[in-house]
Amino acid sequence: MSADSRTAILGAGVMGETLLSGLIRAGRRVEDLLVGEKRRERGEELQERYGVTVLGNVEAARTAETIVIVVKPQDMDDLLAEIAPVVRPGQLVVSLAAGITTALIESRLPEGVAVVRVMPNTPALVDEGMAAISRGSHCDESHLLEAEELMASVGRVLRVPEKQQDAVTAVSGSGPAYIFFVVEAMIEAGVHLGLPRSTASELVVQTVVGSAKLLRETGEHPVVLRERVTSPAGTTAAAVRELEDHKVRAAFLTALEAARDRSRALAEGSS
Ligand SMILES: NC(=O)C1=CN([C@@H]2O[C@H](COP(=O)(O)OP(=O)(O)OC[C@H]3O[C@@H](n4cnc5c(N)ncnc54)[C@H](O)[C@@H]3O)[C@@H](O)[C@H]2O)C=CC1
Ligand SMILES: O=C(O)[C@@H]1CCC=N1
Repeated sequence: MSADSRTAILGAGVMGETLLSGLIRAGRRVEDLLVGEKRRERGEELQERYGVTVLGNVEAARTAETIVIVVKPQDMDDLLAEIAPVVRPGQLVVSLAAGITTALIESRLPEGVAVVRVMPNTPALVDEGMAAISRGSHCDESHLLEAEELMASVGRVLRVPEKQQDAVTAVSGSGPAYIFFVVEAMIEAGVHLGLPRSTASELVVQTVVGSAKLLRETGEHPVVLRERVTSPAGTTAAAVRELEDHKVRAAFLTALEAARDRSRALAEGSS
C-alpha cells in the first residue's frame, strides 16, 4: 500500500470502527481514510472521535483506491448497487461480510475489479485480531499483500482458500463470543460457589488470558496443557468428567456446524 493511497470504510458499526481505529493506531494518516456510513449520527460520532472525513458511499468509493465493505450481509446488495457505477478496475474491494462470496461481489461490480474476502474478529480492537483472507478471481499477489497489510495493522492474518471461509467464520469470526460465553458461565459458577462477583471476574479473566498466553508461548497441544493441570483423582478430573457428561465437546461441534451453515445461508439471503 503506498503511503498516500486512500482507503474508504463503508459501514462503520462495530467492525468498521474497529478497523478504522486500528489503522489510525498503526500510523495510517487520518487524511487518507474515508468513511461511508448510512446512519448520519454515527458518521458524526466517528468524525468527532477520529477526525475522519465522512462522505456518501458513492463519493467515498470514487475517491479511494481501496474500498473496505463492512456492512451486514443483508445490506450488501443495496450497497453494491449504489457504488457499482463508480467502482472501476484498478481499485481493490475488500469485504469483511460473513458469508458473502467474492463471486457474488464480482457479479455486482464492473468486470475486472479485484475483490478480497476477509473474515476478521473483534479482538482486532486490541490489536489481537485473527483475520483470514481469500482472493477473488481478478486478484494478483499485490492485492493480497494490500489486504494483508490492512488487516495486519490489527492482528494476525492467514491466507485460506475461499471454500474454507464459512468454517473460518464459525471458528475465529464468531469465536470470541464462545469464549465470552464460557467466561460468563465461569463467573456465574464462581458466584454460585460464594465468591464476590468482582473476585470471580478477576480470577476468570486472568485465567483465560494466562491460558491463552501459555498456549501461544509454549506451542503445546491443549491436551498436554490440560493434562498438566489434572492431578490424579483431583479437582480438575472431577470437573472435566462433568463437562464430558454434559456433552460440552459435542455442543461445540454442533454449535460450530450451525455457525458454518448460517454463514453459507447468508450469501443466499443477501440477494
Ligand atoms: N462484529 C463481529 O464480530 C464481526 C463482524 N463481521 C462482519 O462485519 C460486518 C459488519 O458487522 P458489525 O460491524 O458487527 O455490524 P454493525 O451493525 O455494527 O455495523 C454495520 C454498519 O453498517 C452501516 N450500514 C448499513 N447499510 C449501509 C450502507 N448502505 N452504507 C453505509 N453504511 C451502511 C450500519 O448503519 C452500521 O453502522 C458484517 O458483514 C459481519 O458479518 C465479521 C467478523 C466479525
Ligand atoms: O455473527 C455474525 O454474523 C458475525 C460474523 C462473525 C462474527 N460476527
